[in-house]
Amino acid sequence: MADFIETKGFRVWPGLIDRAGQEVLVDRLRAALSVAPLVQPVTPRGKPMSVRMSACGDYGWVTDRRGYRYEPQHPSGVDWPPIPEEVLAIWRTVTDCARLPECCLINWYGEGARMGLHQDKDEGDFGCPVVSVSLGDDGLFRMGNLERGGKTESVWLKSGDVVVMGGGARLAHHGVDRIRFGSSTLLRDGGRINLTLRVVTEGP
Ligand SMILES: O=C(O)CCC(=O)C(=O)O
Ligand SMILES: [Fe+2]
Repeated sequence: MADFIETKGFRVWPGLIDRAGQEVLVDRLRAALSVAPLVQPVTPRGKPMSVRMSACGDYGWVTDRRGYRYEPQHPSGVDWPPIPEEVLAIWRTVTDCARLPECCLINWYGEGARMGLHQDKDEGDFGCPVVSVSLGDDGLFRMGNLERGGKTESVWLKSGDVVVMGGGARLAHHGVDRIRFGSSTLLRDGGRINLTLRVVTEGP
């Protein structure tokens, strides 16, 4: 089986999901997005983000003028669709966490989209990792530190790569500087999808 490469506590599993597996995931995500469409979120200060977002699971992460938070419904008022079984299988492969993710955030990066360095810290249980799945175009992923600033390292994430942010890297800063738009044939209209799997509620 594939194995991981660890950099600054981030575990990258290159090519964990093969092309057939990626195509199944895209089908599942298209079905989910037909229920809970992508939206362009705005930051609490009113700045539109360049990625478009939706989610599956009991909670979705949202941002708008009222702040960053997890919500049990899509902004339209519909429940988020369930997390596909194939996505839960990835979690089971790369983590030994006893809990299952309650949110699968779906980010779509079009040409020019990026995500600034940030920490994922709106969750209730930092004992569980965040698992990220890349599909479609290559994305330049930057791995930073617990504190703002300092030296960072970057890696091009390709379609089918999985990253685990756990242990000492659970609260490390990270972001996506750019994508190579058109570098993959997986998505009909190009772009990059990133899924992040998160345990949202407090531990038992
Ligand atoms: O797109 C990525 O690879 C990372 C996404 C991310 O950090 C997030 O959604 O919090
Ligand atoms: Fe993140």
